[in-house]
Amino acid sequence: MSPSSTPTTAPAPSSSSSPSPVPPPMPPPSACWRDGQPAPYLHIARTFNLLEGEKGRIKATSLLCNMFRSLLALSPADVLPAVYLCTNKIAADHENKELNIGGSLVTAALEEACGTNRLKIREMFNKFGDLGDVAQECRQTQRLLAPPTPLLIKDVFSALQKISVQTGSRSTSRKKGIIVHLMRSCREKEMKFLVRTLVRNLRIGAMLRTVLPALAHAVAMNSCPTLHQEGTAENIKEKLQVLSMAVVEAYNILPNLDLIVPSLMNQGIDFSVSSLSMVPGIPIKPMLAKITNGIPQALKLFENKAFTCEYKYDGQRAQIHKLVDGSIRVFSRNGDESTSRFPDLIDIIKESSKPVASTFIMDAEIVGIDRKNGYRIMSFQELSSRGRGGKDTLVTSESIKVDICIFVFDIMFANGEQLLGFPLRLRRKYLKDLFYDEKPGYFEYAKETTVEADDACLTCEATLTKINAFLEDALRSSCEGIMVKTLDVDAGYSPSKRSDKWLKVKRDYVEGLNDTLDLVPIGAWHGNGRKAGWYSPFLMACFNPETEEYQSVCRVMSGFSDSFYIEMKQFFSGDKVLSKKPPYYQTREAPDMWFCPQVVWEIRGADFTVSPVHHAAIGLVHPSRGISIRFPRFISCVSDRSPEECSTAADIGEMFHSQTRKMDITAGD
Ligand SMILES: Nc1ncnc2c1ncn2[C@@H]1O[C@H](COP(=O)(O)OP(=O)(O)OP(=O)(O)O)[C@@H](O)[C@H]1O
Repeated sequence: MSPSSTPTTAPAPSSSSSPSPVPPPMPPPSACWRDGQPAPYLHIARTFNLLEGEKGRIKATSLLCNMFRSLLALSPADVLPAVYLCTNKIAADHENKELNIGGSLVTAALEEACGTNRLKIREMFNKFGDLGDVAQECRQTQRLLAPPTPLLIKDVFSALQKISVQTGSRSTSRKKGIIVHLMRSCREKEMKFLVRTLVRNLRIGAMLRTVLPALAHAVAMNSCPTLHQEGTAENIKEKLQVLSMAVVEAYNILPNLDLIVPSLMNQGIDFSVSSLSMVPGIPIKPMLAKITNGIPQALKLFENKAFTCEYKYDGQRAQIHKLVDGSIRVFSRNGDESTSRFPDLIDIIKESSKPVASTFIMDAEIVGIDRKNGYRIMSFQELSSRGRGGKDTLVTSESIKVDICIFVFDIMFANGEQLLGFPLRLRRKYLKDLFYDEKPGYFEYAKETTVEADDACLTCEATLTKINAFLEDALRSSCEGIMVKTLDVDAGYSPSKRSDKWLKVKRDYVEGLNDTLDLVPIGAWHGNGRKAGWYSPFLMACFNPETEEYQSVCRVMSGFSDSFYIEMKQFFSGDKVLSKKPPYYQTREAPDMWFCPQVVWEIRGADFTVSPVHHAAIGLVHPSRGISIRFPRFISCVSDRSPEECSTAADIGEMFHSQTRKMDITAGD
């Protein structure tokens, strides 16, 4: 692009007359800046503002694509910070970087920057239910003597990074200073999105699954300006889809935007996932399992395919990495580092691995174990009583009260070689080549039994008996059930996918729901009788990542202890209580209080039912009704998931269908 001396906007998309699969979008009324100059934050804020009113993924992708095209053409250095801002991240997940900013700090900054007061902010918050909207209103009604210095994308991003490293005394006031400085420069709708970024709740429906494809489209269009003239609309659409999928797949094995974005920008339309490799030290997105309603359904799905059944241990998922420097690091299911929580794991892994194991990434379950009184696998709750290993709750070899055993079940990377495409039977061989024999109670392979292809059929009595006996053994050994996995055919490791290659069969399918749900309390009623003064029942919701809405699933009023009620009454107070239902809560319920989404609870019910009141999975099973669960009961708090990682609308739709299939199979019996 030739340097321009006049302010410019997004480059005009190609005006090809051939039909385009992604219609060249009209640029948003973009902020002006010069070629080669740093891009203004206004460019992002205007796009966010347009996105806020958009529900459809296609339109959202095209708006974001357009924004990225301008950045790629005029200020390529701002593309990476822009991707971070769009995905509401400040660093790769495994870096565990947090802003640690609460609503009260933002409120204090708002008071200073806009000359308003807490009471007024509180009143507005009750009206709008969103701190970003409140901040925008404050800014809009503020009289400015001089136009503010424009905010730049790179400055906003580096301010966030600066906030994340503030620690120690006076760190709150330093953070406030940075925020006030940013707020004083806000124009148009910048304030709304700046504040939403600070409170980690952007609400524009742009998740990584939308942002990365949008960037891929932008890169393809900018790196190949004649793309719209090449081939038919179908061809072009397919090209863009392949590129989008490659970027998302790359992110699943290497969830680090610092590596993916430059690589995509360099390779353009030729970007391929094979150009990037997994890196020990950067956790990959774990493979997930589908729920089944019992052994017959699993057998039906794996007919004529060799498969393995493994114990399903009830502990904590651990992705264990050995890095090039020989260090061992552990990551949780969400990609958070938990090495400091398990100092004993490091010793166990070091002792169990052979010298030949120079680097690896493997999948395992960490389970609490009582080695003193024989060999007893402990419950997940007992394991949870271990400290969390943060800087305030240091876990040392001396302070460990609950011992652990590592049950390894997969390997994805070994000695520089990526194993994702290898079938499980072969991956297991790699695994056993790197480690010595099991050391019971410390390092074990997940207990398994294999069914070869010839025996894999529903009518084979011996197979059914064998798996039933294995399931019973697993349950007697304090496991939750079994995992059933393909061994040879279609048996690769699919990061982040909940695929048919791994099935979970849990005890609970005989008792009620196949699985528990992880739900978020979004409201409550004032309790009566014995529960007067507490909240009861609570209104529970799932999350729909497509629309970024919480959809109610049920009221829950059993399974809580009195002390829990007291704790929750204190917890849900102040900023956590909203006086008005926010627009992103979908339900016909009208509780006495609305809560900000804060925590996740595990809930079990008897079965699923279609509901006119609750809106979970609305449109997936019934056009205007949602799904609810009958006889819900609180099981436990889920501490390792954020509200947006709770059960999704799609999970609930799938569970409802699974229940229907189960009834079909039973009726068929
Ligand atoms: N042999 C095994 N193979 C795979 N996973 C296992 C195994 N044993 C235990 N697990 C655990 O089971 C989990 C999956 O089942 P479960 O439904 O209990 O977990 P969830 O967190 O509710 O759901 P999910 O992880 O599927 O989203 C895995 O994430 C893993 O932590």
